[in-house]
Amino acid sequence: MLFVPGSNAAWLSTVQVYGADYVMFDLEDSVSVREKDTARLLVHEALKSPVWAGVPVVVRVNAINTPFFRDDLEAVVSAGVAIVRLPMVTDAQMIRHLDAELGVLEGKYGSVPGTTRILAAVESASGVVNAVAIATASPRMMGIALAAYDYAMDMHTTHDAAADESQLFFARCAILHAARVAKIHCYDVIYADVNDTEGFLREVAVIKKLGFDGKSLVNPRQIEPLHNAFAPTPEEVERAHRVVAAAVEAEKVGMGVVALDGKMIDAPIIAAAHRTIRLAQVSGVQVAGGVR
Ligand SMILES: CC(C)(COP(=O)(O)OP(=O)(O)OC[C@H]1O[C@@H](n2cnc3c(N)ncnc32)[C@H](O)[C@@H]1OP(=O)(O)O)[C@@H](O)C(=O)NCCC(=O)NCCSC(=O)C[C@@](O)(CC(=O)O)C(=O)O
Ligand SMILES: [Mg+2]
Repeated sequence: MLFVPGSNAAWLSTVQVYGADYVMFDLEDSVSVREKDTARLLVHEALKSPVWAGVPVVVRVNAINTPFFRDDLEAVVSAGVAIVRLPMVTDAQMIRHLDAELGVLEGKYGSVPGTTRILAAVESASGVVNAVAIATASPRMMGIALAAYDYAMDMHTTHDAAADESQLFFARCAILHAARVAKIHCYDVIYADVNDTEGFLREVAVIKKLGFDGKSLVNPRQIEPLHNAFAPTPEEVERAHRVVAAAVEAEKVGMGVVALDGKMIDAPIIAAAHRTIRLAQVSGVQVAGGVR
């Protein structure tokens, strides 16, 4: 999910070429107070461009307790935004408030009620502690994201992913559990040093293993390495197909558990193999004999 500063007209008009899964037009911290009105107008116009017809675009509005929130929301809902990312979410009440405001604006602008989705960004101790309540606060919720820089400040520490990421471990686990309870997506923090691909990939390996669905990005150069790292390897796909084939054979003879290459295979391992195959399909992973 690639952040694009809403005040940058050139980037708003070229960002579709980079192949991010989601683009996220930003009205919050990448836009200076002087540029808030211009950015809101630019994002409103960009959302209406035929380039984005049928593509689910995310907009990060300013936080609920700012003087910009109400105008931001009206500008993006009136232009048909698909997903609103709400920053600085500390509790479920904020999500319920956004849900109600969206309902009113959908009515005003003739959108189908309930179709605008919410992505909550947790950037504080309160947000992390209330993550389950936040993630389950509305049927509009499509995801929850962690924001490291504001969170680190709230925790009286600093964030430098390249140096050490242990200070994020609790928050990452908390929002992941909340996302899984709510059955929504979970997005990891940005990696600010866009030239440090090695450090970026180290962090990506950690979040992939924890179970994140993706990551907020700040630069198009981070998209391909992230996609490659999240795609299963051809060897993993090959093995997944063999696991599924072994499971089919086992079922034919009425066995719930079998061995493949000396390793036990049972229901969760078979389910994981199906997931690997689905991921390979969406990632276009090649295996021997072509794309499977
Ligand atoms: C990072 C850098 C300065 C590097 O500049 P560089 O000059 O090195 O970029 P280059 O690599 O040279 O660019 C190569 C080509 O891509 C174009 N291009 C670059 N970036 C593009 C882009 N984003 N969208 C479209 N196009 C882009 C560029 O125009 C060029 O095009 P071309 O000339 O044609 O080749 C730049 O990327 C940038 O400003 N990024 C956006 C930063 C941003 O949005 N921050 C706010 C979100 S974080 C936050 O708020 C904290 C948070 O809240 C987080 C949370 O909530 O999760 C928390 O608390 O933690
Ligand atoms: Mg922030």
